[in-house]
Amino acid sequence: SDANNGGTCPSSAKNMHTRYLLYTVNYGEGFNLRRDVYVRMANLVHKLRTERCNEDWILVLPPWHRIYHWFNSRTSAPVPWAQFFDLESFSRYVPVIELDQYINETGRGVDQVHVLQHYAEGWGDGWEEKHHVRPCIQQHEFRQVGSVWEGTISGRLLHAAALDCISVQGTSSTLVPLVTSSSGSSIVVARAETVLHDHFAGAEYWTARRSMRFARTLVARANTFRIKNLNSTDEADGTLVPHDWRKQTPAASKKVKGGPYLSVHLRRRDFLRAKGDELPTIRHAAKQMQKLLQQLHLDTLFLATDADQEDVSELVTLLQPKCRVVRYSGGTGDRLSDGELAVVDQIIASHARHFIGSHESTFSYRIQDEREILGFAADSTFNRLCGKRKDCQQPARWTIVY
Ligand SMILES: C[C@@H]1O[C@H](OP(=O)(O)OP(=O)(O)OC[C@H]2O[C@@H](n3cnc4c(=O)[nH]c(N)nc43)[C@H](O)[C@@H]2O)[C@@H](O)[C@H](O)[C@@H]1O
Repeated sequence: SDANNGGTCPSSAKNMHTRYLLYTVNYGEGFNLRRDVYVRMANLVHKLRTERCNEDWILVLPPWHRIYHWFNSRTSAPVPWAQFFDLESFSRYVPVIELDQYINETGRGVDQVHVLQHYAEGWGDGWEEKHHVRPCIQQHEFRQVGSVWEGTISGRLLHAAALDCISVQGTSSTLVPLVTSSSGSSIVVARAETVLHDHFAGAEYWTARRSMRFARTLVARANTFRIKNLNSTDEADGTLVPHDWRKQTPAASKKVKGGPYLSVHLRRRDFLRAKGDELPTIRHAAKQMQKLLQQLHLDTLFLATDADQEDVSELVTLLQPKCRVVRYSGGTGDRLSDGELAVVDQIIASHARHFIGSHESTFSYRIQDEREILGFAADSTFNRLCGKRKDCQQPARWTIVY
């Protein structure tokens, strides 16, 4: 792989010891928070590669399995990351392999599992980074069978030689001494979402985030749809990016205009319960969209949503005839999975002239990241639909740094 190692290791380090970092995320977390946990783990592996030159750390990706929101894919077999992402691109930051490849190459054994948890007694006075071996305080995937631990992660059975529970308060870097404390080749960090980012929206965050390109087949689908339905191409919109993300520079993204449409991410379903008054009624959502379309002199709206058909029909009726509402439904012929549909929606939404999302939705956040990477002006990106409060607070502007 041509993953960099921070430039601090001699290029021909001898006797490299291959080490694998596997990780898991809490069952209930959705697609786009899981993507965020990937960035934390990629930053950790990058740090390990920079600090420990004679160790060739490889990040092992847990397949997508029984994702809570993927109603149509609930009974499907675990899905590899390559269905959604371009792993060649990932590997330009840190080497990655799928869990199934790990199993094929090394078997189902791992040396050590660290189950992350919070401190039973809470945070205490003030924040300090720390971690300690503690009694396990929550359920985890592994159980002791004779002298080994057996557990199923993302639908795949693994055997671990040792397991402990670690109370941790800190960032992905806090885990460096932990994962290097044993000499085993493969370490599992379970419940990896327990640690925070080292520097959220710092340069290292953005480097890992930029490496997270979508699978080319899905990008191609989104592009074909943009041409046919939205009069939008990368050439015309100024959104062409170099094939290798490492070649992208802030200066290269000055001419970004975006396609001639407004894109909206309207999150519904379980979010209505979770965020209540922060989400608009359909009528209020339509009003906000109409106002924006008028301000932007646009008559086309791309709608990304998990709303039911009834809500969508109501919205479309309210917006017509002045506005054309366009949705992606997977094209003809082969049926896309819930995850693939989500990705294509995100790609199309991120290429619009203007974007407005839903309050604190990680699905909206990832579209905002994507637009930062493409080089859009912050005003066109960090926007949300208001709920009950008409002058609601707009999203924080986590702008890109190189
Ligand atoms: C209430 C919380 O909400 C959090 O969701 P939130 O941040 O919006 O972000 P996600 O977890 O990505 O969204 C949940 C899922 O809903 C579907 N979905 C949402 N919006 C769209 C859309 O516009 N188009 C398509 N195709 N699919 C959509 C999609 O399957 C996605 O994986 C969850 O992660 C938490 O677990 C929790 O449930």
